[in-house]
Amino acid sequence: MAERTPWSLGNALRGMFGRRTIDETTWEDLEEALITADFGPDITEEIIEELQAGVERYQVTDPRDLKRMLRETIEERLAKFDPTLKLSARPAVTLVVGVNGVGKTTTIGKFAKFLRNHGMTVVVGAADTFRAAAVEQLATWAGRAGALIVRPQHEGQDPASVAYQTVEVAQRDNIPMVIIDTAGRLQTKGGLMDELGKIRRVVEKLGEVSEVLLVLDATTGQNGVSQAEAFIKYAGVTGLVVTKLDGSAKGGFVLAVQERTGLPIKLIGQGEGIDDLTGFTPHVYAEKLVG
Ligand SMILES: Nc1nc2c(ncn2[C@@H]2O[C@H](COP(=O)(O)OP(=O)(O)OP(=O)(O)O)[C@@H](O)[C@H]2O)c(=O)[nH]1
Repeated sequence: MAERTPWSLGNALRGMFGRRTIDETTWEDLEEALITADFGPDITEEIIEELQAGVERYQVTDPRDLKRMLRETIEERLAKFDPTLKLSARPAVTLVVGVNGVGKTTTIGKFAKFLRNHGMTVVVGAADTFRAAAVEQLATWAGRAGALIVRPQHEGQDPASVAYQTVEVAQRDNIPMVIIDTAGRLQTKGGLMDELGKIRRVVEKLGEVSEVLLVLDATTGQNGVSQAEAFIKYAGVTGLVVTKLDGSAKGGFVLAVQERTGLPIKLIGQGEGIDDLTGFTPHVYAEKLVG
């Protein structure tokens, strides 16, 4: 498992927790480890101050106790957000949005499989209509996941109409889960941002949108969040998916991104395979992060 969690602080903290007692170097090492893991300077400072206060109050000297305290602090902060997917509507419609290349299509394939594993029928809508290759890529993932797909009738068809047709199919055939792929876009393209709003409004003519998931690439870290801020502003995002954690040393990004956006992480992707997507459990994450 160690090689699958490069975002773990385990190695960075090993020397520190191997020492006999807590001293000034302990705090310097901890600060460096947290900054390197992309917690960001503010959260790093807050965590260290909280731990220093705890160490003083309880007269802690054993680094192993400090490790437990670090784990608890991180878990407590992660758990302030509710990671549950709200998919009780029928059909439950999930829109997936994000900048280019973050892993939207791959995530949709994995998410469809995740839902299929729970016994649900799934239809995906190829509302990324600008590139024929994008539709084909989604179709490949849908096939792997055992999901149905609604394709555009012609290249460049209005994405909102593909989304609408997908929900219509789900309603007609009693398919409980709908996932809509949208084209990757840069937030600077105002027209494309408006288009996301349009997709949402058009789908809402048929029923509610249950989730709008913003996909973020962990390897881009907090810079990636700046890129994605317009989605949060315009697309009514309800939750985050963090992908490529397997290729990232930025385990702290997960905490930073929740606090910075005020949005819960609902899914995490840790690989290119169809089963490499899991729900987000603060307790498990904190344990793997701190080791
Ligand atoms: N290692 C790793 N790679 C991933 C993960 N998720 C996606 N990828 C890879 O990231 C690349 C881009 O993924 P896509 O799903 O095509 O991204 P996209 O956001 O749909 O891209 P556009 O449609 O171009 O905007 C692919 O090579 C995926 O295999 C992950 O969790 N881990």
